Amino acid sequence: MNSHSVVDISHSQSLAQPSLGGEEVVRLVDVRRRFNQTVALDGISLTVRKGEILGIIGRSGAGKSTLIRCLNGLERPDSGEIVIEGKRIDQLAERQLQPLRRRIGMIFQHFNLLSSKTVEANVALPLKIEGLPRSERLARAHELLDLVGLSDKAKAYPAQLSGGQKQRVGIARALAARPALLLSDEATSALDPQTTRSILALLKEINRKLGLTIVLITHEMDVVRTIADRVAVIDAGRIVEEGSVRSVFAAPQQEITKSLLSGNRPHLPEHLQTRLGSSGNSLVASIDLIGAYGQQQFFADLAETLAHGGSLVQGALDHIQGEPVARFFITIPADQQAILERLRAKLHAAGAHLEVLGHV
Ligand SMILES: Nc1ncnc2c1ncn2[C@@H]1O[C@H](COP(=O)(O)OP(=O)(O)OP(=O)(O)O)[C@@H](O)[C@H]1O
Repeated sequence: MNSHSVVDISHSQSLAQPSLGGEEVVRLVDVRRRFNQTVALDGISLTVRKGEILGIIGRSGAGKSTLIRCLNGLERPDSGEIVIEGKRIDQLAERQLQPLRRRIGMIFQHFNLLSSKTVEANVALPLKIEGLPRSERLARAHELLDLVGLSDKAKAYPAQLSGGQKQRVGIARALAARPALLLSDEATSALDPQTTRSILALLKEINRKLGLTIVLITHEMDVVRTIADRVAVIDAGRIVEEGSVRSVFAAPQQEITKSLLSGNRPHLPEHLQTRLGSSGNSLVASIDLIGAYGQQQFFADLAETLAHGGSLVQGALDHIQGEPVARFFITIPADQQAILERLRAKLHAAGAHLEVLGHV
């Protein structure tokens, strides 16, 4: 959790889940791809609906780039189906792929701008390839530069821009041909945290304004947390966990997800972690909370439990997609286990989770 806060949560409203009933923009069915002995994609099935932002996260070598290359037709799977806007693309010849690629915009970690061309020419390039007249290309380029906040840089060259500005040009260029899908390949990995935030805010704004569907691959959980509606965790070419950002961040199931999230969630302090065992005078427990659970009620129940000689040792309350998500660690004398069980039952009834981690 990054912005730890124990602040006013009483007025927070649950945000509606993104509509899952919209039309499918992307459907992958059991997609497999290997390179000699290396299995890069080991049966990926995935659906992305219109207007959704899906974050695909995984460690280096997990298969993210291969997946994104399959999505834009640069890589052909060995088997499985790739359907974009209802059309299967995995069997198409290069020539047939061309018009479909225009339905997919792409932004990259290193921006991939042409250094010899001005900003407006870079943005207009996909339209030149499409054969649009010059005046129309420039009008569209200026419209897009306005959208990304770079109207004053139309005549500049990429070398005259900051990293964040270059990525804004990259985004404008990716949108030029009015794509149905925007693929983002580590688009903020080369940017500092503040610039990353501004680029993610821009992508979110474009998603809202244009209803654009976005698939982004990243190794940074913070990126997913900031912008995505849904997250898929990829490991060794498989999707090992998938769900709303809120539910995966609040209660990750797989070890790989927990490890990817380790910098974003409070952990048990080292001095307790190292002493944790099966016997000792105190019990150590974690509490995971998502949603309101009458916040005051939770703190009242917690205080009542801790009054029996327990203590709150670590924790934070955060908001993900506007909803409170909290994780706390407590200790309580081992002979007060019945009190702890009472709290566990109350939490359980409220959809929260208490786990006894061991003794110290
Ligand atoms: N063209 C290729 N030839 C041989 N092996 C490949 C090729 N492309 C990918 N691989 C292998 O497939 C696996 C998945 O690679 P991929 O690049 O998709 O992972 P990734 O999650 O994008 O990693 P990173 O975050 O480091 O870019 C890796 O073991 C990689 O070495």
